[in-house]
Amino acid sequence: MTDFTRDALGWSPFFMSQLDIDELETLTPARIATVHRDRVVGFSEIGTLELTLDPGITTAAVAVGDWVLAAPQQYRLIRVLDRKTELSRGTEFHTGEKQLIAANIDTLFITTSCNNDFNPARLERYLALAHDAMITPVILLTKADQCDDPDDYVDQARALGRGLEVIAFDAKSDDVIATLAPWCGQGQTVALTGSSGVGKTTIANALTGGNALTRDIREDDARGRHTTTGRSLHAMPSGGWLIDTPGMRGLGLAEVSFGIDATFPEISELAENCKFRDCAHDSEPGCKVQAAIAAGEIDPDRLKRFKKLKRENIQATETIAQARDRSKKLGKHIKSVMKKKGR
Ligand SMILES: Nc1nc2c(ncn2[C@@H]2O[C@H](COP(=O)(O)OP(=O)(O)OP(=O)(O)O)[C@@H](O)[C@H]2O)c(=O)[nH]1
Ligand SMILES: [Zn+2]
Repeated sequence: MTDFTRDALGWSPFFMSQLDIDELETLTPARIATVHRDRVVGFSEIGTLELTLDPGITTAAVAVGDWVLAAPQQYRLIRVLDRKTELSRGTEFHTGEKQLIAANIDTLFITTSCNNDFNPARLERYLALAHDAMITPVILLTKADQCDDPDDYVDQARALGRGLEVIAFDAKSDDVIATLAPWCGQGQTVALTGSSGVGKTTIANALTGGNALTRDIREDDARGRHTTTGRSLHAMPSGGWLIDTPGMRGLGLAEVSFGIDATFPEISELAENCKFRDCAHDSEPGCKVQAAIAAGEIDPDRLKRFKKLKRENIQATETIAQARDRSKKLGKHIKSVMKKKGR
C-alpha cells in the first residue's frame, strides 16, 4: 500500500475545522478502510495504520469511510470526526441502535438494468436513503447494450427526481471509467447499491482496475501480513474511492422521512399547504396534492408510491422506537437488580 496525501484520501476543510491546535500537532488523521471487531485499519499520510480503540469507543461506532484521529506511535484511535454523510441500516432488533454501514460517501450509484429489474418504486427507496443521508444519487442503467431503447428507461428514471443524473451504459464496455469519471476524481468517494445481478461487481471491477478484493489480499501478502477480511475502501486509479461493504448492498428503510420528502419534492412541497397538517392526501378538503392530481400536474403513481414509502417508514420507525424502549427498560431493570444486590 502506498501512502496517500490527505487530499487524495478525501480530506477537506470540513474535517480540518474539527481539529484543535494540539490535535493538529500531535495526531494523524486517517481514513478508515476496514472495521474489525476489536480494531480498525485506516489509510493515512504516513501509511496504513492498524488502530486499537480507546476505552469508550467501540468499533460499532466507526464506519468504513470515516475520518479518525490517531495517535500513531501508540497505534490508537483517539476520536471519530463528524461525518459529512452517513449511511446506516434500520436497527439492531435488541437495542434499536442504528447499524452504521459507511461514512463520508459523496455519491451513491443506484444501479439497475434496462430490463425487468427497472422498478420506479425500488429506485425511489434508494433515492430516499441517499437524500436522507445527504449523499448525491446517480442512477446507473446497465445492460443498455441488450436493450432496443435505453432512452425510454433514461426518461422514466429522470422523471423520478429534479435534475437527477441518469446514465445508461454497457457495464462490460471499456469506457466505464470515462463514463463515471465526473464522480470518481481525486478524493471523491462513491458506493454502489442495487439488486443482485444488475452489474455492481462488474462496475466495481472496472472502476478499481480489476478484482478489488483479490488485489487487496495480494498487497497485504507482499508486506508479510495476512488478512482474511477484505478491505472495504478501494482506491480507484482515477483518484477516487469506492466503498464496498456487505451492508451496502441491501439497504433498508427506516427513519428517513426527510429523504422521502426530498425524493418527492413535487408532492412534499404541496403537502405543506394542505389545510390539515396531518392530511393523508386522500379526500380531505383543502388538499393541495389532490388538487394538483386533478389538474394533471403530478403523477398519481408517484403519489401512491410516496404514501406507501411513508407508511413503510412510519412502521419501521415505530419498530425502532419500541426496540429502543425495550432496551432502555432492560437497562433500568438490570441497574435496579444490581442495586438491590449491592445492598
Ligand atoms: N451485456 C451486459 N452484461 C452485463 C452488464 N452489466 C452486468 N452484466 C452481466 O450481468 C451479470 C451480473 O453482473 P454482476 O456484476 O455480477 O452483478 P452484481 O450486481 O454484482 O450482482 P450481485 O453480486 O449478485 O449483487 C454478469 O454476467 C455480468 O457480466 C451490461 O451492462 N451489459
Ligand atoms: Zn393533502
